[in-house]
Parts: sequence; C-alpha cells; structure tokens
Amino acid sequence: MINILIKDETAPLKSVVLGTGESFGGVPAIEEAYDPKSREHILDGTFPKEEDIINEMEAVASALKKYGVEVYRPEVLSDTNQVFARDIGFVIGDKFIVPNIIDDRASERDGINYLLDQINPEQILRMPEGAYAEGGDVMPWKEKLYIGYSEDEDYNKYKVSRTNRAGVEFLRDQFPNCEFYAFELKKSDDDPKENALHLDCCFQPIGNDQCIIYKGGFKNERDYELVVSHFGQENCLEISKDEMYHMNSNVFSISPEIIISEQGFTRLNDELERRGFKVEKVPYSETAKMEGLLRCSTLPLERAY
Ligand SMILES: NC(=[NH2+])NCCC[C@H](N)C(=O)O
Repeated sequence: MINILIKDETAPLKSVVLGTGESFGGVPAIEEAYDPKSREHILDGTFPKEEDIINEMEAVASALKKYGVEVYRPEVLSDTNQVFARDIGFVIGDKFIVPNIIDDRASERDGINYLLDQINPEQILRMPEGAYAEGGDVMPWKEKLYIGYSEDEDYNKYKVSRTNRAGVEFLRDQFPNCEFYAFELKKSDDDPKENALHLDCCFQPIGNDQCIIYKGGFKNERDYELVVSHFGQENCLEISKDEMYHMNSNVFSISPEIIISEQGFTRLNDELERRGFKVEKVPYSETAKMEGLLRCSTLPLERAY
C-alpha cells in the first residue's frame, strides 16, 4: 500500500511522482499545442528534444533521492508527453483526487493507474462529469486551500483555462473544513507573458510562511492583495513578468528549508539563499519551454507531519 498525506507545499517530502520524458512524442504539430509557450517554441523550431528532457528530469530525480525521497515514475505510454505529472491528479489531506483534465492530456492519467491500485480505494475521490481541476491550480496550505480557476466566460474561451467553477465547488464540498480561496487567473492562448497557465505559474508558498508571487498573473488585483495580506509583504518574494515567463514561481520544496530550483534563476536563487534556504540547482531550461517547471513535474504523495 502507498500512504498519502499532503497538508501543505513544503513539509518534509517522503514520496512523490516525478513525470517522465520517455517517449514524449517529439515536436507536436502546431494545432496540437495546448499552451502558448510550447506553441512559440514549435514555431521557432526550438521545441526541446526528448534526450534533453530526460537528462533534466534525471537531475531532479537525483536531487530528490539525495534527500531520501521515494520517487515514483509514471508507466511510460508511447508518444505521450508525461512530463507534467502535477496536473493529472493531486492529494489533499489523505485523499487522492482523480480530476477531469483537458482532453488533450486526459490519456496521461493512465500512466499512474498502477499507483492508484496501491492506494486504499476509500482515499480516492473521482471528480464528477463537468467538474474540471488540474493539480497546478490546487494548493493546500495548512488550514487554507488556494485554487486558481476560470469562470465560464474564460473557461469556455481558453485552452489554458483548466479549472472551472464546478471543479472548485466539488472541492469545496469535499473539504468543508478548509478555508477556501479561489482566484481567477489571467489567461492567453497566444502570449505566454500574459498567461498564468495554472496558479503555480504565478504563486507558490515556500518555507514556513513565505511565498513567491507575480501580481500580474491574477485576473483581479484584490486576490493578489488578499494573498499578500495572508503572508505579509516582507514574506512575499515578488517576481517580474519575465521571471514568471521563465517560471520562477514554479520551484519545488523538498522541505521548509530545501528548494529545488532552475540553475539559471540567478536573482531568485540569490534571494532564496539570502533568506536562508538551501537551493538545489538543476538544469531545467529545456523542460521550461513547455510552460511548466519543477512544481508542474512533481505530484507529491506524502509529506511528513
Ligand atoms: N502545473 C503546471 N503549471 N503545469 C504545466 C503544464 C504545461 C503543459 N504544457 C500544459 O499546457 O498543460
């Protein structure tokens, strides 16, 4: 049996699913792109190579194993991009949620069926038809649950809108004891600098009481202000539009003290170190071209409390 328990983003990590670059399907046709940054790299002829993705992900696997984390990988499905394990399922408390996700990615969920078979069925919740949520939009943070979503007007318009109101309501019903904060995100199918694909593309808690945040990713400024009021201004590490584009908010915490980050995020990494974090730097700039980074590639199953 596999134990699952996640109450926040940073408690010491015990086990995680890390996506895979194996047989990722190569360069998609332009009409197959489902985010604007991949689209940009398909058009520019700079879409990453399988070998580079595999090497980058191995560096993450090594960093995790160095700290004794149990690392599971999805079963490899041929010609399927399975890099971003975060979105295909997620754990809140002691429940594993199997969500409905964008059709273009729905088959990715099959890769973790072998893990679901090892989780107590009473701990698995399947989202009902019509309710959508991707793990990148869902963040348990102690007594709070932060969710990024789109109202129907945006949800029906953008491929990059992945969590809808019905998804939010489902989670609200399942977790009545959480303080619920659902934020609409800014979306664009064409311009990666105007698009917060998931909540973790513009916000993520780190340490015990801090966060990385990009104001422009929130559709409504009052939501950004609410988050800042929760953490306190001095505990918010603000990033710029360019830093959001490079996915600076999408680092990944092994513990409240240790963060895996991209080696080229110089300003962020220096600032994290100045704040006393140990930063494990990995090369991840090829994977970043597909509009996801380290949080997106990892699906934590258990943290220690
Ligand atoms: N949690 C995340 N931010 N995941 C990023 C997923 C990126 C992937 N290209 C998509 O469009 O779905």
